Amino acid sequence: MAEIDGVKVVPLRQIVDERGKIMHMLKATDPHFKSFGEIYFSCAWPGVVKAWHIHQTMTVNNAVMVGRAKLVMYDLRPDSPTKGALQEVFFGEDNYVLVQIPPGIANGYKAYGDKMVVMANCASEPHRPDEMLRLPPFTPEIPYDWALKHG
Ligand SMILES: Cc1cn([C@H]2C[C@H](O)[C@@H](COP(=O)(O)OP(=O)(O)O[C@H]3O[C@@H](C)C(=O)[C@@H](O)[C@H]3O)O2)c(=O)[nH]c1=O
Repeated sequence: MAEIDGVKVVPLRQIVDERGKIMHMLKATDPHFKSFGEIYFSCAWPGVVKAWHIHQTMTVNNAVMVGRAKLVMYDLRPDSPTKGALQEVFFGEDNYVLVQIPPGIANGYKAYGDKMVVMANCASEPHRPDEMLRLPPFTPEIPYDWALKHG
């Protein structure tokens, strides 16, 4: 599957000891840091699809603290070199990474595994409902099938 121009997938450090661990996410000194607006946590039960969201000005920074999720992005930007590309990232407990999504890219996720997913968005600006466009998860405007692909 393609990589979308401007999307960054950044490995994150976990510092483990016998008490538990520290999970890094985003620092103001990181080269990919834009600005801080708000951090919130989107949670979903296994099997749930939360999509599609299209931010107009917000840069999204997602990482999954608990559980496992499939993040899917679709490039809707008219002037993008990767317009029409789809990108999937499987992240969370098996793959602890930060995914940075520039504005104009439809994004959404499906929770899988055996527990409620807790996904952070360390957003570049505070949430404003009118800044975000929505499309239904199964819209024909986005050529993506959310179903589990057996093989
Ligand atoms: C995101 C957000 C939602 N809300 C409210 C609006 C609504 O009544 C309720 C649920 O909102 P949503 O349906 O947007 O929640 P949700 O579908 O969980 O939103 C998430 O979707 C995925 C695709 C992402 O990428 C996340 O960053 C986040 O936007 O919570 C806030 O008050 N503040 C917020 O920061």
